[in-house]
Amino acid sequence: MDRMIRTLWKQWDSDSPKEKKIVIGVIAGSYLSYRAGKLLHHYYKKYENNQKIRRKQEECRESKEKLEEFLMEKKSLRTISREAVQRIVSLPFNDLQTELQSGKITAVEVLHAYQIKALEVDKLTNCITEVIWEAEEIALSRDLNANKKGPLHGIPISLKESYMIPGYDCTAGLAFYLDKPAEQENVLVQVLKQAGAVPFVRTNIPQGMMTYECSNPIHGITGNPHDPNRIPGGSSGGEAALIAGGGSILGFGSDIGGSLRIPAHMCGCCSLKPTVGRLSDKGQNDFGTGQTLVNATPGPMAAEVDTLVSCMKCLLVPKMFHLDPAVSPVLFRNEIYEEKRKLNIGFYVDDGSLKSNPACQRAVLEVKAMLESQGHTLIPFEPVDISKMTELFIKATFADGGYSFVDILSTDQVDPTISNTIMAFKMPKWLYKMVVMVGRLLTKDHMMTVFGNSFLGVKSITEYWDLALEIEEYKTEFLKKWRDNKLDAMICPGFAYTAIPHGTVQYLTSGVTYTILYNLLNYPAGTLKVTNVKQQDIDNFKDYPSNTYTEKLVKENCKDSVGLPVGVQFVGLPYQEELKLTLQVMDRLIRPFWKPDEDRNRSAKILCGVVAAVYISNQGKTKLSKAQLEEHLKGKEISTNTIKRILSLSFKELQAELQSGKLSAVDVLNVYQIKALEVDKRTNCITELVQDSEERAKQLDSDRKKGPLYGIPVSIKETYTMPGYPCTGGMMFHFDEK
Ligand SMILES: CCCCCC/C=C\CCCCCCCC(=O)NCCO
Repeated sequence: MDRMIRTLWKQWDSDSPKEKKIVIGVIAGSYLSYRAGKLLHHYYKKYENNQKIRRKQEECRESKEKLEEFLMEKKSLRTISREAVQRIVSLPFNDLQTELQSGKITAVEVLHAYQIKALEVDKLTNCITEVIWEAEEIALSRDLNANKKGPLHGIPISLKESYMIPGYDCTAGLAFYLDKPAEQENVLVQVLKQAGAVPFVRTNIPQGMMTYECSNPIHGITGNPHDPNRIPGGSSGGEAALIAGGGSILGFGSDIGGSLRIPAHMCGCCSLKPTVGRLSDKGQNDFGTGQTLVNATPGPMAAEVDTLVSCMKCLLVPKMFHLDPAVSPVLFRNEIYEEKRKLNIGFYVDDGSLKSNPACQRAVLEVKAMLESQGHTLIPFEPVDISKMTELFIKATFADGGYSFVDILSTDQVDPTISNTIMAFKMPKWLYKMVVMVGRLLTKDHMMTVFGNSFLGVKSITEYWDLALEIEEYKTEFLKKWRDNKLDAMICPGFAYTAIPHGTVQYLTSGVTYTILYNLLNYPAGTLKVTNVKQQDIDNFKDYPSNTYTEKLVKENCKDSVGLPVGVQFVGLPYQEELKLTLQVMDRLIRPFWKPDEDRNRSAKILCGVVAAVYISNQGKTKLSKAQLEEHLKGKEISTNTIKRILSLSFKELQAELQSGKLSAVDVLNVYQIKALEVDKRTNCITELVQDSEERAKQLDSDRKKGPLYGIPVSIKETYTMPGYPCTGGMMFHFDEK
């Protein structure tokens, strides 16, 4: 080889003119310098990030120490005694609120009590990332302006690290975001502050916030307050650990795959994942927000459900709608929350993928029995194709095949809790596929293939669009099943299993099907701790399957779990957050606010319910053709004056005459049909007639109840779906789809 190179070089040396050698030399030199520069830059960035991480760790440690010192000084001044701390942090939310409102205790006292308790919980769990220094000043100003008390006056609140606060880094556990302090304040924080709240600490998250463990190279590992060797769940794991440990009364997290609910279930508190769009997500560092098929949503976490309710009342206010006009301006609907009717509630303990463990099953069955004893009807439910749902969720949230993760972590320390996944993302595709195949054979778990293949993401924009369509179809199918069962709400396991030891999550991803389902569907879901693992649950593992590696891991990791908290999920249809879950009596669960819409083309259906004439296309293949309708209308001998008069009425006048009974729905329908056919002759604007419009109009005339659009004829674009009519968008391809 060496001889061959030397011979080639000699030949080239003697044959090539000097200029050629110079050019090639320059090109090769430039290329090598470019590569060397890149390598140097890469290692410099790595070094720089390591330095930044170290500095941040130091800063955070010091901030906690300083706070401790400050509180000790305060204690020596006897501003707050140990007993007072204990009393304040034991007050239920409503009592704390009352005492703050009445002035029995001050905002500063409450803040100090919670700071002391939070630092205590942090020592056990490492749940706090940073102290919010402005808290003292805010609490003081609350006390000074005690004549202007908002509903959250003086209530200390904790925030997941991803909530932006001016001056604070918002890293999501990634070094990339270090030394880039936020400029804007998170919208929810602004609203909460206006209501009187005092943000006081920030809490830990997993690196990149896309797993349910809670560890990152900057802030370290957070433990579960019930057993620090176990995970608190994630990604809002710091919040749950702090709240369940008693160090915060109200906290805020976020959820794209279960991050509000999994930690509440594993630590034993409660949380609410609202419908996306109900609460503003402005000012969140949700790494990967370019992906919009499944969106993350912020939400509250607390020890008690009443706190969640009070919090939602404080957030669903004009201030939030003003700060973020993209949020649907739906205020808290107390009338729904107070409603007492009996509900139809679906339930399941096994979603058809990984069976939930005995404790999680018992939790659901106990809630079911409780609800039945209160007169609600519980209906067994089987969720629609969970393998498909998982494929859709993972493909959507990792549509880039993990590229953005690999990219952002290229010069970062990769946390061991996600290192296998990152390594897999980096593999050549052929090798990755082989690993998935071998993994499937070894684990005997078909979900291994589902997750594995879906992590490859999509290959093209067309595939991404198809994915979007498939998600919509899945949602439609799920809603149909929900409707067929006439459900108001659903209860199901909080997760597939209880808190597992640190480091096991990468081998146990399958549990997430219990939570990701409601992110894909965008249904609001709350989680509430209802019981603790008992010895009988461990004994019942004898009936739990052991066919797959995953099932064996569940057994293995849950065998010493007596005493751990177990939660249940409560699910409603979109925008039905006004649920009341009481910890003491699990009575009224989810209060539906309105008769929810059939599907996303609801406007068409609502209108058709009120209307008469709807025109859509099937290219002349209607039973009643335009010519036949013309004949039919001629037979009615409607006078030209009547036609003229009705057509000349403004919308309001027409509405008034229909409401007063001066005109009937049929009168108006027929006149508009005549006019529409006339316009169609000139413009060919009508694609199809709605066959039963006259019957509908007659029906409306005989009904005594008149809706606001009673009798108003409406025309509908061809693309709005209506049962029995093709909806082609002008393409033959869709012609047979009715
Ligand atoms: C590179 C990251 C590790 C990937 C492990 C993937 C395992 C399961 C996928 C879904 C897990 C979802 C967990 C919850 C994430 C969440 O809700 N985050 C909130 C963001 O605001």
